Amino acid sequence: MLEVVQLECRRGDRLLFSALDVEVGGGTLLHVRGRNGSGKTTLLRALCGLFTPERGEIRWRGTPIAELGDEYHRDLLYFGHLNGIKGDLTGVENLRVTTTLDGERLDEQVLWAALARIGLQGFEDLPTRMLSQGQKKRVALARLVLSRAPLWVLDEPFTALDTAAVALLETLIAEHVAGGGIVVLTTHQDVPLTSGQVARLDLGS
Ligand SMILES: Nc1ncnc2c1ncn2[C@@H]1O[C@H](COP(=O)(O)OP(=O)(O)OP(=O)(O)O)[C@@H](O)[C@H]1O
Repeated sequence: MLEVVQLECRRGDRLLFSALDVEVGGGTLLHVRGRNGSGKTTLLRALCGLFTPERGEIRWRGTPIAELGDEYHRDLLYFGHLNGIKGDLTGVENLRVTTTLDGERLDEQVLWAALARIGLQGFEDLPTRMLSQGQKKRVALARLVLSRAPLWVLDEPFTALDTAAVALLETLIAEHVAGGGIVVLTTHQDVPLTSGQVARLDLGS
């Protein structure tokens, strides 16, 4: 269970939101909505412990995330605006780095299979700077194929993806939610998010 309790976030002297209460249980997708600048990314960063709110608390399984530290980060997969991939490394090497940082040692063939699942057959061992924007995004999304983290926080994950990749990502999200995981995401795209239980949070309305 992820809980947001009386959260208040500001940027400079601008109040983005206050007294925000949200509870997200296992098997739920929370779609955070709102106009540009309403604070969606700020909220997602706060959920990951990357932004300190003015007031309130975020709890994971009943404990404030500030007290959990690494224990929380092992349970969390954050997919931010930047792909976080290194252009000089191949897709396989990038995936090796991110999974190792997540504390997993996976066989080479598992990494290749993840890249194949995400539609990158034939591009696995090219430096990722040679890939298109959508292909780079797919390399980053291959982490989701391998992730064991119960909580996924995804900021605009559908941007730059073609129709096939959007469908694939929807499937990965649906599988994660069906397995009892939690997904918190933002998207401005008109993507049918029908996996499991879907909750919606509107900011700035
Ligand atoms: N580093 C920063 N310093 C100061 N203000 C910032 C900073 N980052 C964001 N802001 C401001 O905070 C507000 C909320 O930004 P945020 O990125 O959370 O919005 P958003 O809802 O995700 O927007 P979008 O839909 O455009 O991605 C914006 O007005 C933005 O200008």
